[in-house]
Amino acid sequence: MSTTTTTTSTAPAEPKYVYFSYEGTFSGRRLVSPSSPSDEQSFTQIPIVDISSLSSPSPSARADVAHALALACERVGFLYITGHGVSPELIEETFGAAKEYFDMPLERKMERWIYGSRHVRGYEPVYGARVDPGVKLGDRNEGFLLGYEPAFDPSPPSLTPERAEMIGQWGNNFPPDLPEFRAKLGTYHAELLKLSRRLMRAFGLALGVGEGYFDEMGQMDAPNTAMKVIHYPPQEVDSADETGIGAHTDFTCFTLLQTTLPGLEVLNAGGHWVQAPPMPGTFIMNVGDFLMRMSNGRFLSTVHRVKNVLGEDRYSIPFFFNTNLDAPVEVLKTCQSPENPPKYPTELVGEVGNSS
Ligand SMILES: O=C(O)CCC(=O)C(=O)O
Ligand SMILES: [Fe+2]
Repeated sequence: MSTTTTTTSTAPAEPKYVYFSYEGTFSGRRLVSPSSPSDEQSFTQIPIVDISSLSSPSPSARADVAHALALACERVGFLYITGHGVSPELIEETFGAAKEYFDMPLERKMERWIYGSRHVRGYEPVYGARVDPGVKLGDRNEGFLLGYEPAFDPSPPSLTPERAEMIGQWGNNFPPDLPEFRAKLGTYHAELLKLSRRLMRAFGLALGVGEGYFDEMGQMDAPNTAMKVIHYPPQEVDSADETGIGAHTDFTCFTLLQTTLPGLEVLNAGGHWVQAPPMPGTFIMNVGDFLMRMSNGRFLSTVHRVKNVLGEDRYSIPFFFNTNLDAPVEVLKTCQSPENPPKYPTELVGEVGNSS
């Protein structure tokens, strides 16, 4: 297990985005708080963590990986992981299926429009979202969003009829005449789910509740995952009116990302955007709001955005891991004390964001 760092460059500071603080609301814009430590106090590089020893029979080898993950999550909130075991062919094939899908005429894709589906699954056209309300035209990307279904789980849960119904209500919105597209995305989902459960066990270790915690508490047998394939057509100019995806944090425990081109930028606490280009053989991983809350703010859910100004089409596949819909997002007992009381309320995964 080794930890190294990549060489990246930073753009000039943009004070407008100095720091987004988490205010416990999902739909509202994150507040900007006037905090501008120097880059040295924050980060200028994205760390790399080799996670291959997570499958080692040696508890101390697994604990070493958990420790390296925790350091990266505390200091940066973003990291590259190597030794993940997902085959490059599978990633290539999934990008192939995504490109074929996006090449279809707009009317065909709009038949499965995301806002025509009860649970916001399916196709979202270019400018269909404006993640950062400060960007006039919105996000210059089109995407297809899917979520958990037991068929995409390598260890499908045995569900009570009530839970089966709860999960079943969140149906996917695949075009019925493209079975290959569904099958390929499902295969990728299954593989990423296996990896995510392994990572969640490492986070249990890192946060002091133990590797078996989330399994034993029954919090990730039918997890509320989401996965998206995204196409970013090139931006004509580096305009303030549009962006690839506006500045945001992820509404997840963590996200595992593949991309075909640079363009992802990560905000440090000094107000500088640090580049996170793709690195062969790795996943880009980032902490989301849920793991930040569970760790009582010890892990950073770092603001990021995408600008595709290289003149080429960019594709990405984020896999968003969350625990079960009915699992609590709660500050873990090991992450609180009388001196460090919980900073966040306890809510169920399925409730967070619905109450605000
Ligand atoms: O496409 C990317 O590089 C990042 C996408 C992203 O941040 C998201 O979908 O939440
Ligand atoms: Fe994101």
